[in-house]
Amino acid sequence: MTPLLSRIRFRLRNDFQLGIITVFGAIGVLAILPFSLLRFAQGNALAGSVDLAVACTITGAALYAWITGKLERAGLLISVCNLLGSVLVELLLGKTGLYWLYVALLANFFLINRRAAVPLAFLGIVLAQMVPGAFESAVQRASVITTQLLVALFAYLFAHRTAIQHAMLETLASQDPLTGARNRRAMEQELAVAIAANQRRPRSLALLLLDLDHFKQINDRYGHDMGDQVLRRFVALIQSHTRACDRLFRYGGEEFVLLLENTDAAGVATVFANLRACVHAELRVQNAPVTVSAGAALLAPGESREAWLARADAALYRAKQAGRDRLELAPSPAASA
Ligand SMILES: Nc1nc2c(ncn2[C@@H]2O[C@H](COP(=O)(O)OP(=O)(O)OP(=O)(O)O)[C@@H](O)[C@H]2O)c(=O)[nH]1
Repeated sequence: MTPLLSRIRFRLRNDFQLGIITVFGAIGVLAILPFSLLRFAQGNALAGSVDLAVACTITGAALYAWITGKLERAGLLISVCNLLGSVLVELLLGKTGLYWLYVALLANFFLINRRAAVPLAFLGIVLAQMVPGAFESAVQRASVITTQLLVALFAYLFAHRTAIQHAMLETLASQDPLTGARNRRAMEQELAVAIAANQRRPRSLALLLLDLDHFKQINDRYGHDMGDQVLRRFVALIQSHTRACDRLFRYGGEEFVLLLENTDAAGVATVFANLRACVHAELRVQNAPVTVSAGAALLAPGESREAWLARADAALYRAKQAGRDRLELAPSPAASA
C-alpha cells in the first residue's frame, strides 16, 4: 500500500467525524449527482440545478475537511446544505424532499455537535411544513411531523450515548488506572504537542522527572497494597500542590513526569521545594517519612522529546547518586557538549 493510501486509511480509522464527512462526500457524487442528471434529462432544469448545487457543496465540503482539517466547519456546511436541499427538493418535487429530510435529520447528529444539530433539526421540520401543497391531509402532516421528531430524538440519543462512550474510552486510553494520573501514552502525545507549540512560540518549558526513594523497600516491608496506596497519595499530593495547567503523568513504576509551562530553572526549583516539603510533611508510611528525588530539564531549542527526557533522567540519576531527596537540574545540551 502506498504511503498516501495508508495515511488516508489511518485518518479514516481514527477520526469518526472525518469518516462521516467522507461518506457524505461520496454520497454527493454517487447518489445525488445521478439524480441531478436525471432531473436535467427529464427537462426539470431547476430541480437538476438544486441537486447539482447540493452535490457540489457536499463534496466540496468533504474535500475542504480533508485538506484543512476543519471538520466542524465542513460538517456544519454539509448539515445546512442537507436541510436546505431537502426543503428545496420538497418545494420543487413535493414529497420526495421529505424522504431526503429524514436522511438529513439522522446524519446531522453525526456531522456536527448534537447541541447545534437540535435547532437545525427543528428548523428543517418547521420549514418542511411550510411548503405549500406537500401534504394531502392533516393526518399525513401529523404523521410526518411525529416521525421526523422521533427520528431526530433517536439520533440525538444515539449521538449522546456515542459521545459519552467516546469520552470514557479516551479516559481509559490516557489514564493510569492505579493513580488517576495521565499515562505514558498521554505523556508522549502531550510532550510532542508542547514541543511543537514551543517551536512556534518559544517560552521556557520545564520537565520534572520525580522518583520516590527506596520505594522497593516500602513494598517489601509493608506489602504491595501499601505501595499502591503511597503512589495514589503521592499523585493526589502533587495534583493538589501544583497549578491546574501543570500536567502530571505516570512514566512507569514509581516514576512520574511533571510538565511545567512557562517555568524557568528558578521556577522548577521552587516547584520541587514545595513538593518536597509537602511530601515530607504529609506522606508517611507507618510514621516513616517518604522522600522523593527529581531530575529537571528545560527544553532546549530543536530538542527532541527523547533527548529532553534523557537529560531529565540523567539529572535524576545524579540526584539519586548524590544521596536522594533532592533536585538536580540538567545542564543545557550546549553546555554539556
Ligand atoms: N506497589 C507498587 N509497586 C510498584 C508499582 N510499580 C512499580 N513498583 C515497584 O517499585 C519498585 C521500584 O524499585 P527500584 O527501581 O529499585 O527503585 P527504588 O526502590 O525506589 O530505589 P531508588 O529509586 O534508587 O530510590 C519495584 O519494587 C517495583 O516492583 C506499582 O504500581 N505498585
